[in-house]
This record gives sequence, C-alpha cells and structure tokens, in this order.
Amino acid sequence: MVAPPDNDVLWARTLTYAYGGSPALAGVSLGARDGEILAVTGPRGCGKTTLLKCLSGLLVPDRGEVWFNSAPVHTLSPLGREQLRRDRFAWIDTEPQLIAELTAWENAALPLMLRGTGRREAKSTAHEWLDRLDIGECARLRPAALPQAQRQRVAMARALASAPAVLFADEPTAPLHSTDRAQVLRTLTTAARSHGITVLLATHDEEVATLADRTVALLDGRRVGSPHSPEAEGRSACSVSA
Ligand SMILES: Nc1ncnc2c1ncn2[C@@H]1O[C@H](COP(=O)(O)OP(=O)(O)OP(=O)(O)O)[C@@H](O)[C@H]1O
Repeated sequence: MVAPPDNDVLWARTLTYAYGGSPALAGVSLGARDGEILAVTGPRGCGKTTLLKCLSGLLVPDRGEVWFNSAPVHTLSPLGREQLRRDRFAWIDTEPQLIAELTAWENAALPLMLRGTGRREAKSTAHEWLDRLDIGECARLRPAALPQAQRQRVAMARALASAPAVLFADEPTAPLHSTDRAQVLRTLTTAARSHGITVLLATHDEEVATLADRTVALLDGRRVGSPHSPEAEGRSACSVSA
C-alpha cells in the first residue's frame, strides 16, 4: 500500500466513481496541504461535486483511496465516516441547507452542540461568526425571514463556527449577487487562513479560483493540466513507499 505524504491533510489516489454505470470520476489523484485553499475547477458536470463528496466521505469511491491525516477514509464504516464529517469536516453547499425551525444563531451553533459543546459557548461562537460575516443583526431570525444571500452567510458561519480541519465548499457563492460574492469569498478565505482551515473549493468561476493557493482542474472526470498522481506533484520530501 502507498502511504500518503506527511504534510497532506487530505490525500486521494486514483479515485473512480460512477453513477449507475455512468462515470463521473476517472482516476483522480490529489493532495491538499494543511491550511491550504485548494480550488477544484472545471465546467459544469466535470465531477467537482463528486470529487468533494468522495474526499469528505459522503460517497465511497468505486476504486481508489482517500486519506485524512494519514488515516484511511475509504475503508471507514458508514458510522466512522459520519463521525469524521461531524467532528472534523464542514460542508457549504451552493444552496444554503438550514433548518427552517431554528434561528440563524441556532443553525450556526448546531454542529458545535452536536459535538457536545455547551449551549452558552456554542451560542457565543455562533454570534461571533455571524458578526464576522456581517449578519449579526439577523441572529434571531429564522431562514424564511432572510434573503438567500443572508441564508448563505448563515451556512458559512455554521461551517466556520465548528472550526473544521477541512471545509468543503461547493460553489458557495453561486447564489450571491456579484457585488456580494467577492466580499463573502474574501471573508471566507481570510477566516479559513487565520484559523488554519484547509478549504476544498469547487468552482467553475476562474475569478473565484484566483483566491485559492492552488488549483486542480477537472475535465470529464479527469485531472487536466497537471500530473495525474500526487506523487508527481514535486513533493519529493514526502516520498511514498510501497
Ligand atoms: N446523483 C447523480 N446521479 C446520476 N448522475 C449524476 C449524479 N450526480 C452527478 N451526476 C453526473 O455525474 C457527472 C459529474 O457531476 P458533478 O455534479 O460531480 O459535476 P460538477 O462539476 O460538480 O457539476 P456542477 O458544476 O454542475 O455541479 C455529471 O455528468 C452529472 O450529470
């Protein structure tokens, strides 16, 4: 078995995935370093979402491996993957997925409380992040009372409040107005950098990708414009062994 490089928080080798026989990923390898913002780019349907789902344990690849902090993800049980997602990962979807019955701060605090953080501490952390994302005044409102751009900020606050090791963001600013997009993205990337959060950012927008440290481009489920194996990405210091 090939061991992942030490300085990669997330590492994947030759990921292959098909939906009912229709291929979505065909042998994608990559590594994400600790605290890095890595953009996954490519046209619609090229496999960005599927790649993020395989990396985060939402999907199990048909073939290939995923490692998080040098531990295999692809061999974990469904419960093990669920715990990993709850305790170490966060996800921001294109459409904000909030709980309608909860207020903005309760939504943002929920992942922390699910991990066992006390209500008072979770509330205070949630309020801090809502303030940082300029929606502090919406803290007591329910999602239905907020425009979509504000709901997406609540979803971002929820993801960041849980201080994940890895944040998966799937076209997170697509629903935002273009004037809002740059500011929200900058807030997101600045917050991730200052907290050492690794971000996997799927986007078809080249401008969004410029905020990342590095880009992995996909086309038809394959990597393009770069080596196909993470071993070939110039990381001789983290040599792998058979
Ligand atoms: N649940 C599904 N069932 C069947 N096919 C799917 C499913 N999800 C994605 N696909 C197909 O798999 C391929 C890759 O889709 P994926 O959503 O990963 O790409 P993407 O780059 O994220 O696209 P987009 O930018 O539109 O979200 C596409 O051909 C898509 O139609």
